[in-house]
Amino acid sequence: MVRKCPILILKELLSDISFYSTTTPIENVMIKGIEMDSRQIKPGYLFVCISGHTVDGHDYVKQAIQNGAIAILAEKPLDVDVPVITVSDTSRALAILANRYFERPTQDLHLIGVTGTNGKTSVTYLLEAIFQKAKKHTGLIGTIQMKIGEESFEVKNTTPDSLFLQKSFAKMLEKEVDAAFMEVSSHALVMGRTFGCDFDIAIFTNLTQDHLDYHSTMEEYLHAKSLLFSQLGNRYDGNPKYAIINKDDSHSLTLIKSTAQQVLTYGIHSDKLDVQATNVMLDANGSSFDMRTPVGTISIKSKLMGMFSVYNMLAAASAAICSGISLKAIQTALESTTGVRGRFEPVVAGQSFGVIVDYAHTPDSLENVLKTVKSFAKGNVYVVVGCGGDRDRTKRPIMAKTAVTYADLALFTSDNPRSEDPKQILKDMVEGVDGQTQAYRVIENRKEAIQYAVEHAKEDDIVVIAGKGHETYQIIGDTTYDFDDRQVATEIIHQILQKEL
Ligand SMILES: CC(=O)N[C@H]1[C@@H](OP(=O)(O)OP(=O)(O)OC[C@H]2O[C@@H](n3ccc(=O)[nH]c3=O)[C@H](O)[C@@H]2O)O[C@H](CO)[C@@H](O)[C@@H]1O[C@H](C)C(=O)N[C@@H](C)C(=O)N[C@H](CCC(=O)O)C(=O)O
Ligand SMILES: Nc1ncnc2c1ncn2[C@@H]1O[C@H](COP(=O)(O)OP(=O)(O)OP(=O)(O)O)[C@@H](O)[C@H]1O
Ligand SMILES: N[C@H](CCC[C@H](N)C(=O)O)C(=O)O
Ligand SMILES: [Mg+2]
Repeated sequence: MVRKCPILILKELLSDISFYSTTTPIENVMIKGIEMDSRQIKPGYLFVCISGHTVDGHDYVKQAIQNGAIAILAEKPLDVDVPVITVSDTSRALAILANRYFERPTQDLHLIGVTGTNGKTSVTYLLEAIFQKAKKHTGLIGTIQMKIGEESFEVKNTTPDSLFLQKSFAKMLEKEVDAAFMEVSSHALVMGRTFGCDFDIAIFTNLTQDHLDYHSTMEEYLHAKSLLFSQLGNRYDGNPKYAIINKDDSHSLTLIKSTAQQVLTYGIHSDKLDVQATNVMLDANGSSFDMRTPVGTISIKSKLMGMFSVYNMLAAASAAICSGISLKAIQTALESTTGVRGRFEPVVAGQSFGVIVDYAHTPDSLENVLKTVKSFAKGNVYVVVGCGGDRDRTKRPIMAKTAVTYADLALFTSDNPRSEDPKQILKDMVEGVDGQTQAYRVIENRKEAIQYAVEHAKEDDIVVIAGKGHETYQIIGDTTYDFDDRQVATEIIHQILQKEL
C-alpha cells in the first residue's frame, strides 16, 4: 500500500474534533503539513501551540508565521493575521489531528505496545526477532531508535510525541510493515502521546520504583501504566485485543482489572498462568526452560542471561502466540537471538576478566543484573554505577545500597548529571550505604571509575558497568559529551595490555 502525504482541507482535517472555534472562516484553507515546533514549520503548515514543561508554544506563534504557518491551533485566541482555531487541549487535539492527517495508520498495522519499569526495549527486540523469523515485515519504536526493517531513525524519547508517532506509522505502512512493536512509557501515557494509537496487544513487564520525580507516588505511577490497558481496544474494530500480563508482579491484578479485553497471563510462580516457564536453569552461558502455552509446550535454550530474560521471553512469546505466530518460529527466534545493544553486553578486548555493560538504571534492574552476575562469577564482582541528574532522587540511596549488597566493590560515579551538581548526586547515593562494613569508592569522573575497576580486576573477576548501556554520551550541565562505556572500557583494556607487553 503506498500512502502519500496528503494536502488536506483544514476543515476536513478538523472533522474528528467536535468542538472548536475559529477567528476567521477556514473553509478554503488547505494545509501542507502539521508541526508543533515553530522551528520546523514550512510554508503552508498548521502550527499547533503546546504549552510544555519548559516553554509555552503559544509564545512562538510569530516565528511559526514567519516560517510560513498559514493557520494556528491554540488554547486561546491570538492576535495574528492567519486563522486561529481554538480548542481546550491542544495536545489531545494534536493526537487526533495527526491520526487523521496520516490516515489512521495504526488501524492497518498490527501494533503491540510494551509498558513496565524494566524490559520494554528488550521485549520489543525479542518481538522483532520472532516476527522476522516468521517472515513478517517489522517496525519498532523505543529508547534506542525507530526502525523500519533494518533502516534506523533517531528518536528523542522512548515514546515519541503523537505527531512523530503517527508519521512513523504512516512511513511503516508505506514500507509494507505488517507488525510494529513500541515501548510505551508512563510519561507518554500521562501526556497522551499515544492517543490515536490503535493497539492490538498491550504487554506489562513489571513495576518497581522509578520516575518518582514525575509521578509523585507509586500509585500514580501504576495508574499511568494502567492507562495502556484501560485504553486498549476503545474503538471496536472486530479484531480481538489482548492484554499480556506478568502475573508474578504484585501489581498484575490492578492491570488485569483495568482492561475490558482478553487477558493472557505469563509467569513462573503464580497459579493458573496461561503461559508458564518451568524447569528454569540459569548459568553463565544463558538460560533454558520449558514454556507451556495454550497451544503447546516448547523447550527453549537461550543465550540470554538471568531470570529477568526468561520473563522477557515469556512476554514476547505470549504476544506472538496471540498474533498467530507458530511455536516453531518463536522457539527458533528465541534460541538464536543474542540480545540488545547495551543490555548485558559483554566487552571482549583481550582481557582475562569479564566486562559487562548494562542499562540498569533502576534499583530493581541493578539488583537483577548483579544477582545474575554474582551467581556465576568465580572471582570478585565490581560495579561502576551512577544515578541520573534531574531524575528520581529517591532511587539514589537504594541503588547505592543494592550495588554494595551484591558487588564486592562498588564504584559510585556520574551518569548524566544534567543540571544537578554531580557531587550532590553522589552524596545522595552514599546516604544509602553503611560505610563501616560496605566496600565502595566515589570517583566522580566516569572514565576514571571504569579505569579503576578495570585496573583492579583479575582473572575470573567481572566488572559490571551499569546505567548507560547503549548511550553514547554523558550530559553534564547543558553540554553533551561523547561517552560510550563500551568504547571507554575497550580503550582502557587495550592500554593496560599494551603496558604489559
Ligand atoms: C518532561 C517531558 O516529558 N518533556 C517532553 C516535552 O517537552 P516540554 O514539555 O519541555 O516541551 P517544551 O520545550 O516546553 O516546548 C513546548 C512546545 O513549544 C514548542 N517550541 C519550543 C521552542 C521553540 O523555539 N519553538 C517551539 O515551537 C515545542 O516544540 C513544544 O511543542 O515534550 C517534548 C516533545 O514531545 C519531549 O521531547 C520532552 O521530553 C523530554 C526531552 C524528556 O526528557 N522526557 C522524559 C522525562 C521522558 O518523556 N521520558 C520517557 C521515558 C521514561 C522511561 O524510561 O520509561 C520517554 O518516553 O522518553
Ligand atoms: N524484565 C526485566 N525485569 C527487570 N529488569 C530487567 C528486565 N529486563 C531487563 N532488565 C534490566 O533493565 C535494564 C533495562 O532494560 P530495557 O532497556 O529492556 O528496559 P526499558 O524498560 O526499556 O528501560 P527504559 O525505561 O529506560 O526504556 C537491562 O539492562 C537489565 O538490566
Ligand atoms: N529513560 C530513562 C533513562 C535513564 C538512563 C540513565 N543513563 C540516566 O540518564 O539517568 C530516563 O530518562 O530516566
Ligand atoms: Mg527502553
